[in-house]
Amino acid sequence: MTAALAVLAALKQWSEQGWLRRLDAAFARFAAEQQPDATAPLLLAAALVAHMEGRGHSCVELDLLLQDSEALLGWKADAAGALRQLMQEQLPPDLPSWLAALRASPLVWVEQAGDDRQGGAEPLVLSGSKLYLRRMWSCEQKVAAQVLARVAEAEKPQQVDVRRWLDLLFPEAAPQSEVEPADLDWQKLACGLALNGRMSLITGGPGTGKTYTVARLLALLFAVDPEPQRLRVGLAAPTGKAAARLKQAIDSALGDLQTQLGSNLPLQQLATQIGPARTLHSMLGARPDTRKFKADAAHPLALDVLIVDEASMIHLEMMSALLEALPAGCRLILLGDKDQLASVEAGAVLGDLCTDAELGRYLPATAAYAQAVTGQAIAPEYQASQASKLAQQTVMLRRSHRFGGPIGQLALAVNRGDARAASELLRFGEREILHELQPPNLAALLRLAVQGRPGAEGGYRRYLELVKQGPAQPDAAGFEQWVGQILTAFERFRLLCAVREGQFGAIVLNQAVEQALSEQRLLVKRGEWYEGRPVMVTRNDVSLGVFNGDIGIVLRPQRESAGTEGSAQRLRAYFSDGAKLRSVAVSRLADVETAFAMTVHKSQGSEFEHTVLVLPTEPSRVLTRELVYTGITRARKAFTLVNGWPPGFAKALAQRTRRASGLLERLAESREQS
Ligand SMILES: Nc1ncnc2c1ncn2[C@@H]1O[C@H](COP(=O)(O)OP(=O)(O)OP(=O)(O)O)[C@@H](O)[C@H]1O
Repeated sequence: MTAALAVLAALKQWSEQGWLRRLDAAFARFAAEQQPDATAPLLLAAALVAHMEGRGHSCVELDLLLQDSEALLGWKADAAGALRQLMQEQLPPDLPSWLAALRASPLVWVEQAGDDRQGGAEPLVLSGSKLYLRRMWSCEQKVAAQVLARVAEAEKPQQVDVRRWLDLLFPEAAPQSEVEPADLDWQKLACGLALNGRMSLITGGPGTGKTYTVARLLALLFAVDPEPQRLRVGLAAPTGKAAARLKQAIDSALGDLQTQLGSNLPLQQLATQIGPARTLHSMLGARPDTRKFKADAAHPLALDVLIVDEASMIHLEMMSALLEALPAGCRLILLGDKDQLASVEAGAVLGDLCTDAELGRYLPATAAYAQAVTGQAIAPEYQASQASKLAQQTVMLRRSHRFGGPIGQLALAVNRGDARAASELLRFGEREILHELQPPNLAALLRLAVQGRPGAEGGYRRYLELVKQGPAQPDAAGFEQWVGQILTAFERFRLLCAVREGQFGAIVLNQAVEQALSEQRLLVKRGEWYEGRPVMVTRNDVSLGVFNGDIGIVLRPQRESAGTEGSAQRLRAYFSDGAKLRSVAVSRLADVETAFAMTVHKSQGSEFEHTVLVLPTEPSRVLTRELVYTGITRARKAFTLVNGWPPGFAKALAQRTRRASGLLERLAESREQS
């Protein structure tokens, strides 16, 4: 058997064993059909690049694959052993031979530095020792080019005016004195810098005031615009829930600001120009069965300012589509927490874009501008003589206004990777707020799901009791109010799992919780669809207006809720759509899962009063610091850890998520000497 055939046979076997997706092996077979003399490195690399894309990586780093395939892929021992053996027996041991084999293939376009040509129909692209699927490469290139173009076009606003407005908007920011410099007000700095360009990034943990800041930025934009009544402002987020939260938070912050600003600015009136917050999918005009959007470079969005929240959830393809659809003159402001898990789909765009955020890396020119418009000096440790233009448009907010307490301390310890401090907080901290379930068995976990725990009572019992009670008033308004209350009550508590499979995975726990709630007679499960079933949409369905991650509750519609026996077909799933409700007949909902237990990934953009983070009973490569941090920061008032495998917590904190991408290198081209 030739080496190429041996690779195809191994890939077939691995996909049957579930180590690879069938799609990954099929992609290698497709390559073999297109190029009958395809070499072994090409076929293996093709399958692995597809596999890694499915795991969130934009490319495969071939040098790392050859150095240590186990570390790169993180496969279990048997899979890793089989790959090692195949590589030893059938593939060249050195990178130059791999690169030569790939370069020689008609299926691979080779990117050359300084050459803008894009190639044609080759499905793979080699850039240095990184191998991409063409689609990913093209998105990465577009994102880098768009970001560089946006940060290059820095505007120089009227500084006197800006200073006056910033002082009005941030009256509490203490003026600095030489003797005792006050802490820098990063929020004020973020507003000042954002005014200075067509793209800016505001990152920070939960409660650090990203929305508070951006509301002030909006006020500032209205205030300094010569025609504020013509400023077109858009709000968006990756999920419906995050979009609704953004709109609510901005409206409430602008309301407070109007009081603060008084007659200086008719903010409330100007704010009516801000449209509803939308999901990125709906704003860009997702179309069924295609990756293309209605809005693109030829049909740009009609906006002057776009604020996008929860930007850590934006994947590479979406970011590329978003940047392409923005008119050159539109200001883009991305808000997000760079330390959270990256998007489910490939890319870690916010993380890559915020690479300098912690250090600041402000050039002297930026520091001088900041001093002029904010009246504050940037401390030398946050300055640099060489830095990217993007860093000049990025601010990390560092003080939490909501999370000063134990949950905030726990999140900080986790972010530092300090497992000992985090465990001590969980074991000996304020028990009402932080708790670790000991011993972590299923029975105790189910009790927690049904009724909560001391200090955080409730669990799923609360919302199910509301479902049972029915609406207080029989009319349409009463029904809507009741559904709204149910949706809000459901958002108070959630089980978040690190993994889907296994004893403590979302699939098993969903069934176990359903069963436990049935035994308590809190729900009556007559089939797949039942009243009170919480569902999460797993796939965008533009025609139904439901999007991946939307959470709804199944209920009997109003005309039938007063005790009429209807068939399950008549049940509808109710979703909140900002202040409004949206409902879909359950018979039309094909891609949904029960949502008593959901993965941490899917919980991004949501917060719950009491969040329970369930870590698996065995080692898993998804256990990372970012995952634990994201899980903890979903908790508003109480947090409980259920750690199924004792070393799992510390191991997770020691493990960082690393996503292969070439975005940073492409952006680094913007480094400039001051
Ligand atoms: N400088 C400030 N002074 C007073 N209150 C503030 C300040 N900054 C933020 N807050 C308050 O702190 C709370 C959290 O702020 P905000 O919601 O803007 O944070 P966030 O970073 O957007 O949080 P999340 O990531 O959870 O969306 C809000 O109640 C806000 O009014």
